[in-house]
Amino acid sequence: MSDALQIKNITVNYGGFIALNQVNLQIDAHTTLGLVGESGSGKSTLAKVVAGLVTPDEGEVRFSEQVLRKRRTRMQHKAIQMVFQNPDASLNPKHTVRQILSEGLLFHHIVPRSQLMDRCRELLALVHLDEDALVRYPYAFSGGQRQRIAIARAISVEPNLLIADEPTSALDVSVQLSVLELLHRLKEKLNLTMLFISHDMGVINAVCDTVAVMRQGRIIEVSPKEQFFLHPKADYSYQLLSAVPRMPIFNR
Ligand SMILES: Nc1ncnc2c1ncn2[C@@H]1O[C@H](COP(=O)(O)OP(=O)(O)OP(=O)(O)O)[C@@H](O)[C@H]1O
Repeated sequence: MSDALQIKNITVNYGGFIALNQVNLQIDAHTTLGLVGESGSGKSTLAKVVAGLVTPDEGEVRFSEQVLRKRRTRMQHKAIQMVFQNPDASLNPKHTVRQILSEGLLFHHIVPRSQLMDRCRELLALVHLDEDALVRYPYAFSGGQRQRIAIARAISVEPNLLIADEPTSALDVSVQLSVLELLHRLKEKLNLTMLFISHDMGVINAVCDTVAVMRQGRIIEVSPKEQFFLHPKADYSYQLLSAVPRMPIFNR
């Protein structure tokens, strides 16, 4: 089964406001698609449709050749995970890191209870955190560390598709690059398909294979990364590219 994502004719109407208008997009299996566009263009809404958090008014999403219906199967929930912009909002402050990481492992029967702690330690190692993190609460970590915990939780259930919605933009500039490198390495190691949303063209250039541009709820360009940065098709893409990249580019 292929881990490709197909988004077909998706429309989302928020009480009369058309946030997504007949959106079509494909992400090839095991590649990263970067979704760019100005604020309010509909990027997060599209991510939420793929994650099953927003139900479209029209259209369908297919992953691994299956249509994702309003009520997703347990396997479909497991297959698609999301990392949000702000780890403070996505981590339960009343749960220890052990509880945060265990929840999905138990729900999806990823490991038997007897191996739970070992798996939690392995997950922490994957995101470069020490095992003493297990007994601590989210407030005891820096923003970058909290985002690493959110990433560990997302990969804990062994997803096939990872959605990262501005995963570094709420972080201090000094830790953005390391979180970005971590996401990219995990994508390679775990052979994930990835939908990556960012305003930052340097970030997009560093992690993506393909770039899609959204404007006012529509996709106006989809190009291989190299072509997008050298010869974008849409005039609007030129405007976006005139923004100076903030992120240094790491070696892929
Ligand atoms: N729940 C909602 N109800 C009504 N309107 C919404 C809702 N969520 C988003 N919108 C509107 O839909 C449009 C698209 O929002 P969305 O968050 O998808 O854009 P975005 O491209 O991700 O923006 P940003 O880059 O600022 O995160 C915006 O005009 C927003 O105000």
